[in-house]
Amino acid sequence: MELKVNNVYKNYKKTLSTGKKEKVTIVKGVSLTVKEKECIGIIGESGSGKSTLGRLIIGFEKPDKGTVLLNGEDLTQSKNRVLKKNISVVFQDYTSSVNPRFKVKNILAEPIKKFDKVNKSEIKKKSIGLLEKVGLNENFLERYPHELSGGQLQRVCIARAIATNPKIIVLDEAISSLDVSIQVQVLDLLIQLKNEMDISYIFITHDLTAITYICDQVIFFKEGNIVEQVNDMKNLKNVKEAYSKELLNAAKKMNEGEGLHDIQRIS
Ligand SMILES: Nc1ncnc2c1ncn2[C@@H]1O[C@H](COP(=O)(O)OP(=O)(O)OP(=O)(O)O)[C@@H](O)[C@H]1O
Repeated sequence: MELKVNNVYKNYKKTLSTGKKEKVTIVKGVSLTVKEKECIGIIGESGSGKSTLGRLIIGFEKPDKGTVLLNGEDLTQSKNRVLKKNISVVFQDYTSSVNPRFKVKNILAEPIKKFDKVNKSEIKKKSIGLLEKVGLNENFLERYPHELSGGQLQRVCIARAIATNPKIIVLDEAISSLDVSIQVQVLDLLIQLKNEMDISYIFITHDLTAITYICDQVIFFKEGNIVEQVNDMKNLKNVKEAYSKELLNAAKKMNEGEGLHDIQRIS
């Protein structure tokens, strides 16, 4: 499995104060490769285009230029269902990414039914298996999202994301809304699933500490571009670009101030 993002561009229309519309380029010729079982972190300031890049990768939006290839096949063009089931996403806002009127069993049934012909009892069995994989159990099937803690609901979202046995998951600020102690648990779960299911992650975040915990590589992203890429986390301290250094220093300060060093694996 290999995901290749080739020279991808994305434009949006921005409305000016005069009422006129202007084209702005948010992603400006990004290329990256994600190999099997790899976790690539994407870190950058707010508004730099990280989530837009994530949406292009999962196919929620089409690039204006460039390609996203999974094993050589273009994900942005493909109607190939098998290809689509190989890529999945977990968002930061777990409350709005599930339908509040759906019970957990309905949330999990959706992706299961989408790609495979399965009967009710098979769906239930698969749903229980998924809940167990993310550290929950059968008792959660009949619960509504508001009856779950943030950490539990994000686990359900992760269960939904792995339901189709994807090869790639885009994690867009997936742990940012959780308490720090819960963040560590969810990161550990993600590491475990990655190893068990041979999944690759694209981990979009503001949080360098979380990146050092889970990622093998990190991309520093600014104004729609890759400013620097570190391919071996051991070299993180030796970044060359001022922007990367600034983000590293900000993370260091936050760790000192807020005790987040608890989740630091590489310091
Ligand atoms: N659908 C859209 N239409 C117009 N502009 C958009 C759209 N989506 C995003 N943008 C703009 O693109 C820019 C990048 O947004 P994006 O959410 O990708 O950044 P980000 O790096 O993920 O930010 P954050 O870290 O704050 O989530 C922002 O200026 C945003 O306003």
